[in-house]
Amino acid sequence: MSSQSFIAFVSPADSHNQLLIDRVHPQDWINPEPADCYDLVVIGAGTTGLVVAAGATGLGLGLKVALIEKQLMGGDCLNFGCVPSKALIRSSRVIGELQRANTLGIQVAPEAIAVDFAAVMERLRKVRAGMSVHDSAQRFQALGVDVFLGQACFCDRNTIQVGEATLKFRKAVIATGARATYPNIEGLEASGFLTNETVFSLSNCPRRLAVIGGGPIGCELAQAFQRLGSQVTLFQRRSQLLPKEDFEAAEVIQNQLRADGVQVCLSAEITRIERTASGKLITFRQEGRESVLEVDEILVGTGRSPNVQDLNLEAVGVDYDSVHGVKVNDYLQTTNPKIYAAGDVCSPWKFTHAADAAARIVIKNALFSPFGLGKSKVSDLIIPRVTFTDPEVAHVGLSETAARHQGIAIATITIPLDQVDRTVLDGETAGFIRIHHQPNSDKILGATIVAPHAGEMISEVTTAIANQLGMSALSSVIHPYPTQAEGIKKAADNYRRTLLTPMTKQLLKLLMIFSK
Ligand SMILES: Cc1cc2nc3c(=O)[nH]c(=O)nc-3n(C[C@H](O)[C@H](O)[C@H](O)COP(=O)(O)OP(=O)(O)OC[C@H]3O[C@@H](n4cnc5c(N)ncnc54)[C@H](O)[C@@H]3O)c2cc1C
Ligand SMILES: NC(=O)c1ccc[n+]([C@@H]2O[C@H](COP(=O)([O-])OP(=O)(O)OC[C@H]3O[C@@H](n4cnc5c(N)ncnc54)[C@H](O)[C@@H]3O)[C@@H](O)[C@H]2O)c1
Repeated sequence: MSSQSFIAFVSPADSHNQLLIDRVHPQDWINPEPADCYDLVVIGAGTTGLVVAAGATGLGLGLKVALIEKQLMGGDCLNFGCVPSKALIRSSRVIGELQRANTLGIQVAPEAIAVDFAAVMERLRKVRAGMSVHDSAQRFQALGVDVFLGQACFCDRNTIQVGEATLKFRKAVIATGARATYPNIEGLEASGFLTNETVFSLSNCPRRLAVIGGGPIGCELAQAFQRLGSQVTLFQRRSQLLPKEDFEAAEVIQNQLRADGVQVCLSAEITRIERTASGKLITFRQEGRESVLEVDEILVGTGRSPNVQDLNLEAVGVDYDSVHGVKVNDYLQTTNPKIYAAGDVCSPWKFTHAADAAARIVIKNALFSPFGLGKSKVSDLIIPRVTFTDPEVAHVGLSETAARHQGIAIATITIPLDQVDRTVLDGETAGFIRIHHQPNSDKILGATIVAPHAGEMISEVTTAIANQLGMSALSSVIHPYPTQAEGIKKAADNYRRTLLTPMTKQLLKLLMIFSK
């Protein structure tokens, strides 16, 4: 693809996108002369590839490392994922605040709220371009990484082809990520639709937007676009939004989306889409009834497909399938022990922080585990997740459903946010803090938090789980008053109260008597 078409890919061709391209796919980039043999060749310069390459060269051990990127360095997170979506969500949160300002005694007439959508998107592009310096080709070159721009493909067990260059490797890492998958709906392709790769290039807010898919992408962007001015209809095939989350957590989000004005269609099956003179006509079935809805744009967020095609993986004995991606063991080794894979191309946890953690495992296992000694395992990772709706939904560890499926007994403590002083003061009581622990033990097994900044709060529970700190330890930590995180302490205090048996009460009474 020419540099010109990359500009088109992250349109509009303004100074922000030009800066982005100058950093993550410079037009005048000349690939280096390949080294005789690389210690490590990394395919894909998204979060995974960048962390592996920077980590391996950053140690200053003189390792020869090559990084290959066919499109934009920074991958999904910088260009089409976390960064642009969270920049957009920031603007939409302001609208949310303004819309409920009257509950706080501040009168804001709805007609006084004016969204300058073009300015919102320009801010997104500016912020993204600014952050791109960290992922730039120039930065990685300066770190000592040989950066090759072009599509990589394995030739044989020791060589990778990129453009005219043939790179010899001792070890290789597949970090090619994933792309939007879209459902097989009659007329969808012909009618045209947006995905995460195109939606952040919009300059005009679609007046009527259909979002297909009620996962993290669908829920985050449905709420953001509704608040920024679209009339959004969210189609979810399942009976619950965010089906990987606790049912009550999803219910809070569903209620909030409806309060925002999103038409939430659950258990909906879209059967046909047609282009009309005035838009796109969606025919769908819900509860046995067929309905039609006309919209201006359709955004698809129905999951991801791993990028395993065109890599010639057969030639190097790397097993894969098109749904789960590259097959890896617990050490992130593929079926060819000299080739590793990490990130969205092989992981069920498709998050930037999971990609980062996996990349660190690859560096250790591929380069610093002689004879397989001291290797790290993916199964040891404790991976939290956050969906950045308003309120946010954060989770770590076991959920009730997972515990049931695995036959693990759990005890659960839930603190509704209307019992937390700070959320009461802030008028933000939709949500809860829920911690699962081992019955008759203070060992924490998992937690779900639904709160305005649940993403900031979940790390306390993650730290506790990762360091085998139990509910008693959380209860003994002093939390500043009034903060939302105090709800975590409240849950832990509730646990400690369950320890007050008639016997311990008797004991306390005795202590009281002798303390007089
Ligand atoms: C809309 C959206 C919002 C998201 N929000 C969040 C969030 O808030 N928090 C979070 O943790 N995660 C979020 N994610 C997920 C996160 O973006 C991904 O988990 C992360 O980017 C995965 O990194 P990766 O390096 O494995 O893959 P990618 O980022 O996909 O990078 C892979 C790279 O490999 C390149 N490549 C592919 N094939 C080849 C080839 N043959 N040769 C050379 N290069 C190749 C691609 O061009 C790409 O640049 C979001 C994702 C989306 C889509
Ligand atoms: N905040 C974050 O960390 C964040 C944000 C966005 C994306 N992501 C990552 O990206 C991944 C992909 O997100 P996603 O939301 O596309 O995928 P997803 O697989 O999590 O959710 C897709 C949803 O679409 C629904 N669906 C599928 N086909 C449908 C159809 N024909 N009609 C209606 N609904 C349909 C499914 O029931 C499912 O709930 C996530 O799993 C996550 O790992 C993370």
